[in-house]
Amino acid sequence: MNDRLPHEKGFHVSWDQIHRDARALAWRLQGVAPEGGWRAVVAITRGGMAPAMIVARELDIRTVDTISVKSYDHQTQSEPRVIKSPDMDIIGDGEGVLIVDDLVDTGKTLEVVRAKMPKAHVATVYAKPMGRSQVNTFVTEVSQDTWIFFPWDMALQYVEPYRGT
Ligand SMILES: O=P(O)(O)OC[C@H]1O[C@H](OP(=O)(O)OP(=O)(O)O)[C@H](O)[C@@H]1O
Ligand SMILES: O=c1[nH]c(=O)c2nc[nH]c2[nH]1
Ligand SMILES: [Mg+2]
Repeated sequence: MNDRLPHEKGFHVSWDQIHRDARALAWRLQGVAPEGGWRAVVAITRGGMAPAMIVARELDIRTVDTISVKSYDHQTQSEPRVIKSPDMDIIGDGEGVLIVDDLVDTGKTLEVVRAKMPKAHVATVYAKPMGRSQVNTFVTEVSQDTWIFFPWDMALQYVEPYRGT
């Protein structure tokens, strides 16, 4: 890992893996759906968009909106700000609505989002311990000192063999 990072470990997720894990999330969400099913999905941009699309596809939810919260500049966190809200005429207080994000870390992003839609069900693919209480359903927990690398932030590249010549 790059030594400017405060995180001890890296958890590198491929497209295949995020697809699999987002499907596992959809499966869990189906199990806790209200009668008649979830009525809408709100993706937290940008990281929540890919998992939200997969969840919406698996659960056949056609109403999909976004909320944009900016809190990180690379790996430095500042106070989260809502830059774009969903259509509140449709979302209301969040009853029957799924909020989807790729991960929860400190939980600060979700705190802001939940305040806008207090009755929504919050789902993330990955969760770190500090933010776990902000999430209703998630798939995989990683330790707080792990940085999760998503496929949209990575590229295939050459690596040196373990044993040099
Ligand atoms: O629980 P927290 O400590 O608030 O952090 C979690 C949030 O941070 C990342 O988004 P980011 O703000 O980096 O924006 P992005 O999704 O556009 O990459 C991630 O996708 C979550 O939304
Ligand atoms: O790509 C990311 N990986 C992480 O582990 C993380 N935590 C907050 N924001 C994050 N973004
Ligand atoms: Mg995000």
